[in-house]
Amino acid sequence: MEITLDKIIPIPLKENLEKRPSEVWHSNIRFKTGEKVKIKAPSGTGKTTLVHFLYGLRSDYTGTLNWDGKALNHLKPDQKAGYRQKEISVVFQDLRLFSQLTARENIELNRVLQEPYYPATVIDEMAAALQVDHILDQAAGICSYGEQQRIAIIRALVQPFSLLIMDEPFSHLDLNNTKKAAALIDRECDKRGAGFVLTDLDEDQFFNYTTYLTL
Ligand SMILES: Nc1ncnc2c1ncn2[C@@H]1O[C@H](COP(=O)(O)OP(=O)(O)OP(=O)(O)O)[C@@H](O)[C@H]1O
Repeated sequence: MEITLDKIIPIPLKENLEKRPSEVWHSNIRFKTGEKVKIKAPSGTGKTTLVHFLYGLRSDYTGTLNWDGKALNHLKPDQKAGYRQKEISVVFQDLRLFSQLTARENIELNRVLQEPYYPATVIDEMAAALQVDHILDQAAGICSYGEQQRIAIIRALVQPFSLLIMDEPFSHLDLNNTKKAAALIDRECDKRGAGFVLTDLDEDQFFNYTTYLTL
């Protein structure tokens, strides 16, 4: 999958953005399968806004955003759903787990969206790798934020995708767990030949990024 941005500017941030340079806003850039992109930016500069644009949750921008050459604003709901089931997966900054479903049930929802990409045993394997296997049958809402963050990462990884979008996915993880989560994400992307776009506040050494952008 390829997402192209042609001079995208968020309407609510337009005035601020006119005063400072950006490697993303106002630009022509593409995010595609196989490429690992890091977007670094301080708090409040629009990382979550960008992620919501890329996943098609918001359209309050000027410019054009395409999924595989098709203007996102013109895609029908079933076409967007098809992409979200097979091509594009996401870890939201606010996670968006169902709080009353267990951690495992949250992950299962994504695993069985289509013909399952993985058998259910992979949930246990990934959860063990990220040290959340002991809370899989606990309601997501009573898991710590760091546990929920790892559940949201696993949920994103058990579905098919060729592009993974992640908004500050390690913000509540210690270094050891961040390294484990990054290694799992890297392995899953490499296995599928997929790419990712990761936003964060700071620089990091967790991946061999193909592209590094400031927002
Ligand atoms: N739906 C919206 N409508 C109007 N303004 C918005 C909307 N969502 C966010 N904003 C504003 O846009 C700016 C950027 O917000 P955003 O959440 O994208 O930043 P961020 O870089 O992800 O921040 P953080 O690192 O703190 O999560 C903020 O000033 C915010 O108030």
